[in-house]
Amino acid sequence: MGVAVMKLRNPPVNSLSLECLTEFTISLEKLENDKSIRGVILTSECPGIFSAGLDLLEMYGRNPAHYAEYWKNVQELWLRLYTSNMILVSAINGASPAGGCLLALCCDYRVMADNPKYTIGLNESLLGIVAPFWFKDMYVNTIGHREAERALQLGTLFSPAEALKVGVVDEVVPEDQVHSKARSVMTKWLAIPDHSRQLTKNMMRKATADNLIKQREADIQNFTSFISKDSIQKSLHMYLEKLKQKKG
Ligand SMILES: CC/C=C\C/C=C\C/C=C\CC/C=C/CC(=O)SCCNC(=O)CCNC(=O)[C@H](O)C(C)(C)COP(=O)(O)OP(=O)(O)OC[C@H]1O[C@@H](n2cnc3c(N)ncnc32)[C@H](O)[C@@H]1OP(=O)(O)O
Repeated sequence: MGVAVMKLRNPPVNSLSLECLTEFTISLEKLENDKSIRGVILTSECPGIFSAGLDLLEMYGRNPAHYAEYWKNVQELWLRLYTSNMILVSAINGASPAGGCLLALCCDYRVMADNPKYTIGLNESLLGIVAPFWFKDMYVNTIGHREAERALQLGTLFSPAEALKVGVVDEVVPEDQVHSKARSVMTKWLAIPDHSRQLTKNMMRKATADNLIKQREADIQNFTSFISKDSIQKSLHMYLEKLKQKKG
């Protein structure tokens, strides 16, 4: 039926390393250019984890040129996903913090597994960093200004039930039904003529995408100088240590 399934596989936690981002972007571009493909189901092959988000090791202890290169690729993937002409449905089968949530938010419909261990949200503030304006814009577009304002400041990671209530996801289903539900949702969306759906999607998303497109270079500079600060590097160091200690 012209649907591809993209399974994220970058063990152990599907963090979006530079290599992973690049591969993701290239795969998406290939699908976009393949006229037989109308929809993509985005999911994960890592048990219990959709994606741990951006790779902290790409943002810690590197040089400014690396940060700039990394951020350019993060922007590129986001623009491709957010403005895709294809129908994107995410089958969120695990934890989905920060950049993981960002991937899901780019989709047209989000189905999440009903497992309270899995959480989703833009938790950047918990790391001592700030969600960039285009992450924020997409959050506002999805859950509204008030909910986004609160969730961004608190760095809230929502359980599936909370995520459904606030609108971060569209549907929560038993874990063993995530993929079948994503397929049935896709079937419904495929019934809509592509040209009218694509024009409508473009109308809804263009202003948000253009907001980044018109200031991509400045955004890269902002990120690079922000992430290079000693205080920010210290926060990331502490967060990475906390992740290590969690293991005991
Ligand atoms: C005014 C504003 C001005 C300027 C602003 C300009 C720009 C904005 C600046 C910055 C924005 C940058 C945006 C960043 C967005 C992000 O995505 S940041 C990443 C956020 N991710 C997280 O917080 C997730 C952290 N991880 C976890 O919570 C858990 O690992 C997870 C629940 C995913 C899985 O748990 P579990 O199965 O128990 O696994 P472990 O915790 O044991 O982890 C296994 C190993 O993986 C390493 N790891 C985990 N997450 C990441 C990651 N995101 N990147 C790299 N590595 C990760 C973890 O350390 C373990 O490693 P080890 O085995 O110990 O070596």
